[in-house]
Amino acid sequence: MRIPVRGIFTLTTRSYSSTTMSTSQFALERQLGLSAVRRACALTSSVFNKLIKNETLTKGDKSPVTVGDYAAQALISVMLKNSFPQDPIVGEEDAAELRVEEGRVLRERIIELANEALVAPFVEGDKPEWGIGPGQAKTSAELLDAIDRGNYDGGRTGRMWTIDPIDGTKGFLRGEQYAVCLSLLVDARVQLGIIGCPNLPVDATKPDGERGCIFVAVRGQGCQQIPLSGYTETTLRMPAFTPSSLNTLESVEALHSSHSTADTIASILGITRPPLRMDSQAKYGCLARGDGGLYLRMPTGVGYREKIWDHAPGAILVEEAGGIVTDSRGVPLDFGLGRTLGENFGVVAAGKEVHAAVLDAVQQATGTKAKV
Ligand SMILES: Nc1ncnc2c1ncn2[C@@H]1O[C@H](COP(=O)(O)O)[C@@H](OP(=O)(O)O)[C@H]1O
Ligand SMILES: [Mg+2]
Ligand SMILES: [Mg+2]
Ligand SMILES: [Mg+2]
Repeated sequence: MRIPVRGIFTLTTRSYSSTTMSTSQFALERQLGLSAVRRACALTSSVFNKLIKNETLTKGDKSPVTVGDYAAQALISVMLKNSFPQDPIVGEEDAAELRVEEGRVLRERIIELANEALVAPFVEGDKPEWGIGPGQAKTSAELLDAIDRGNYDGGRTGRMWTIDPIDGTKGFLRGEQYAVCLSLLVDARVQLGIIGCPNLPVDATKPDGERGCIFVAVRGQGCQQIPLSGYTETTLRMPAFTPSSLNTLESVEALHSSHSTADTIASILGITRPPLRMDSQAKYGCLARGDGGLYLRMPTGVGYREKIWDHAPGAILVEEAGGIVTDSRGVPLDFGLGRTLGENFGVVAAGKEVHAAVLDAVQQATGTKAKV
């Protein structure tokens, strides 16, 4: 296996003694990805504590974007480029608004934040023996270019990364759940997914206990949860649920996922517990570790096309924990169509014991069930 040795944030041969060297597939990508997501989690948490009103923009689609989203995308992109310079990136954000004169104040703040995160010593939970140390500060032009490396169009073939630097920006702004999300696709198949959730309780049964966890999955190697404060890995397996014992995980935002359709589906399935509403792909991590048992994202009827960075990392977590992920019609998610999921509408993710029953209820609720 070739180990990149290209300066800062690269994985050095020094770290791979016979005792620490991992020969698993995508081991280097997993280590670099975990480090990048941890650094971005530290960055976004500190931004939240200091965020002021004029540090948020409204994008063309009316969704919010903060200095934290831009700075975290710049940081992760720089780290990826140093170790995997040939890999293209499909990232949510682009730097167009920051390159114009009106974007100057925001731009300067983003550069400052990204550089602080780049040069910070090891962040909490980093494994020093991996050799992924602090990097050097970058110029403004380099960081804007790093953000714009996320402009890749995606597609059916080759390696590519997806970055959603803050997923659930609305939750982030409310001080609730959000996630830093990274995935690696090879020939349109997700091979690695990493989701950092700085505000998520490490144990769902202890909502007031320690917060901050990171979920990671490599195809064929299972799904693990790691606390952001350390590096003890716990392998996750979804427990078997019966339909009526499910608890639906869904978006907080009714504009993103139809709450009323989800209510109808829940009553068809005999679910009595109220839905667990949570922003971001933290929902996929929760599902993988057995909280709830069902993630429903029912289309709101406006023809919204889901973005690949909003689902690729989450989908592999659930699959590696033993679950099934499809769109709301039961069609597998296709990550090879470009930046969006194209004709995949909505998401149904659940354990293999209940997924078929849930799809049946979805079809009844939406009137799409074939008459026999
Ligand atoms: N009309 C819509 N329908 C479905 N998803 C939408 C949407 N508008 C925005 N989104 C996506 O919903 C994501 C948040 O997911 P959730 O609702 O599960 O918290 C947003 O990610 P960002 O916050 O990264 O922009 C955004 O990409
Ligand atoms: Mg957004
Ligand atoms: Mg998102
Ligand atoms: Mg986002």
